[in-house]
Amino acid sequence: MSRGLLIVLSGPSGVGKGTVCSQLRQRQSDLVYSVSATTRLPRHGEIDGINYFFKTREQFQDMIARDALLEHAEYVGNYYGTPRDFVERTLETGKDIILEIEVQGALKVKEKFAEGVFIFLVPPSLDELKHRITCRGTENADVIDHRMTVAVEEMSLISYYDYAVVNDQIDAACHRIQSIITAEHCRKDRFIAELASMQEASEKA
Ligand SMILES: Nc1nc2c(ncn2[C@@H]2O[C@H](COP(=O)(O)OP(=O)(O)O)[C@@H](O)[C@H]2O)c(=O)[nH]1
Ligand SMILES: Nc1ncnc2c1ncn2[C@@H]1O[C@H](COP(=O)(O)OP(=O)(O)O)[C@@H](O)[C@H]1O
Repeated sequence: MSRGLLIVLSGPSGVGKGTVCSQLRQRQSDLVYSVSATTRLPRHGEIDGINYFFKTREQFQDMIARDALLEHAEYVGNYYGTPRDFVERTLETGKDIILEIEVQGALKVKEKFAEGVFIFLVPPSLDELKHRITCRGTENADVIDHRMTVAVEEMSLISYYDYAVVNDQIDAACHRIQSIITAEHCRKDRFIAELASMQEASEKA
């Protein structure tokens, strides 16, 4: 059985990563979502273990010390990190997993998983980005300003990604990402790796 695809989705705050991810999961029930750990406080309606594993700074530092995180980064005053075991176990069972993470973390994942699929979700414009994050109503004006500054920095790192997907319409953006996933499953190098293990198995038999 071939390993699943590790898919990384990044993009500035408010571009629609969460919205697109939840749509993708509804369309593709076999796509596994990696739940991150964070020291950020839960937003209204967010559930521990579903949206994030909400941690104190001490608990987060302990996860780092135990090497329990595949990557971690500080973003606008809080820590965020990807629990390692869950990602590795999911890939071994042949399932695809999606990590919704910011750029510093994505670059660290790329060092460990060069074969990962790195997708950057792009806003139609910076004005629309600010409109979306403001309308979401989850951050105060100072945090929004800080996130907008970070957004411009993040977008300058787009060249490290394999794909740039504009989130103009949710349906269209999901469709583009599903097409990317389908195409990545058809890459010849994945087939060649599988062929090698099939040959090995037949030689042993
Ligand atoms: N490096 C890293 N970034 C993460 C992780 N989980 C979430 N993030 C990113 O942290 C940033 C802030 O997330 P959040 O506070 O939920 O804000 P939102 O993206 O605007 O909903 C976003 O860019 C997330 O993609 C993680 O495990 N590792
Ligand atoms: N294509 C889109 N068109 C209009 N609004 C969108 C679109 N995608 C997401 N949104 C809205 O933008 C806001 C931010 O989306 P969210 O998924 O929370 O972004 P992120 O996870 O990237 O911070 C939400 O209110 C969401 O409903």
